[in-house]
Amino acid sequence: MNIKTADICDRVPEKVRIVDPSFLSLGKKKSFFGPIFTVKVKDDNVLVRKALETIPGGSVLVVDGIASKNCALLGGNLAEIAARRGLAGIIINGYIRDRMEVCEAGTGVIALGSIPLKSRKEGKGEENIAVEFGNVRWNPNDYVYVDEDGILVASEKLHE
Ligand SMILES: O=C([O-])CC(=O)C(=O)O
Repeated sequence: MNIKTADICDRVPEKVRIVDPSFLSLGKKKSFFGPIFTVKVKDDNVLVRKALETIPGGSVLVVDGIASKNCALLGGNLAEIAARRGLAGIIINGYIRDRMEVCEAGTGVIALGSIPLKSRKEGKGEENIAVEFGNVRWNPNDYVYVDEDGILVASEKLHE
């Protein structure tokens, strides 16, 4: 299904929250959408892996890594898990690594950029909570729509 963010904005502008356009599309899938699941972590990606291994296919994992430039929260292996499980995509307020592998995995990946250092593996952080970044609030089970024009979040499903 091809859903254009611009068309949604034209149709129901009052229902959309527009994400700051500073995020980069680093995955193979440039257009994706789905209900969101959230995690909030600081320099530790254990909960990111856990979510990628467990959330339902078709959903989008939203990671608030508080824009930390200390290390990467996702790499080629985790992107491959998301693709294999049929997740729609991953949106990270933070950095990734293995950029070429991430680009080849069949999932959507939005992030601030890349950095080669891996993260800690202690399992600290929060899951399934409201987070705020990119000028919007992201509640668990909100819907996100992503394409080449940008990212929007809504409290309800905005497509048929
Ligand atoms: O395990 C990590 O920290 C991230 C990574 O390198 C991968 O997903 O391949």
